[in-house]
Amino acid sequence: MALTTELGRQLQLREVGGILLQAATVDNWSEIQHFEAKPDDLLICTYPKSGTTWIQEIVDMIEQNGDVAKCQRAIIQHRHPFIEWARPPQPSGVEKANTMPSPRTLRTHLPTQLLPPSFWENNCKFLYVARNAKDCMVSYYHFQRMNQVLPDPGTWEEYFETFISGKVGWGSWFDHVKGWWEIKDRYQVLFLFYEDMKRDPKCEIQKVVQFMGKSLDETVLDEIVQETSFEKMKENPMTNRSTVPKFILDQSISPFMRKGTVGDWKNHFTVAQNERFDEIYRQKMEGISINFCMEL
Ligand SMILES: Nc1ncnc2c1ncn2[C@@H]1O[C@H](COP(=O)(O)OS(=O)(=O)O)[C@@H](OP(=O)(O)O)[C@H]1O
Repeated sequence: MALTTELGRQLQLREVGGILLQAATVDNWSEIQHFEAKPDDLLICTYPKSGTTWIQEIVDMIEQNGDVAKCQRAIIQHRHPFIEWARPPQPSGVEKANTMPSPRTLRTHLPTQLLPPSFWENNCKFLYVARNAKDCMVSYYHFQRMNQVLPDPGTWEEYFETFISGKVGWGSWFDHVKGWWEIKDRYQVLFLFYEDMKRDPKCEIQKVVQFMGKSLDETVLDEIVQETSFEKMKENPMTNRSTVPKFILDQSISPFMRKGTVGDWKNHFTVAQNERFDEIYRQKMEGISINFCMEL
């Protein structure tokens, strides 16, 4: 899957182990696989469009004890190195992580089978956020419309097929969520749901605080809930991607902080698409005891 624009090869998605990733990531694959994780690393893991930016801001606010000014030190993409990130001549995610003091918080969209082995060997903490597949698909569709370094998604009908077949960056939603769900009891994994974070942010943030081995005052917790709301993060230039040039993210097509809701799929799926999707979901997630809230 290759496209030609001025950004050239970065628009290509290439396969590693059957998973499509950005070509520059694949070029850098050996460095990524040999990444040396440390036992006190915390890795934020998500399928794309599942609430990565949101959980990053939450984790940073916790790390900074609710000090908003400290969280404004850098744009969110630069605070937690993205392990598979590669866009030469910029430093890669691995290079950035290697120069970071411990304890480090890192992030990835990689499925379990592609994760650098040192994360497992060092028994790192994994913070996984899952979002229901239908809203994920909708969010990813609009993201590919505005993201000029990912393939054009085509029409909604076309994208529906692409997403279901897993021929999108970082692969199939089904395999990704299943993969992380299945290993969660064997490693140090906090498995959260975007929908729970929407319904009761304070409760989910408390889980993260505990998982990180911290304790925070009630007032600090309330501050974190407030500062990490969709409305606040949409206005915050350090989280809303407004500093990313238009030739990469064209927010006039669709904003990065788009709606931040549960159930937007109902505004996109036809009845037939919904029935078909539910059937595919049943087949692919058979035997997996995982329940998503699809509407709030
Ligand atoms: N604070 C907060 N509350 C609720 N929802 C939020 C928040 N921050 C980001 N978002 C929504 O998350 C979607 C983007 O997901 P990611 O950050 O994982 O995107 S990415 O994969 O890192 O590009 C995208 O979802 P959609 O609005 O449905 O497109 C964002 O709007």
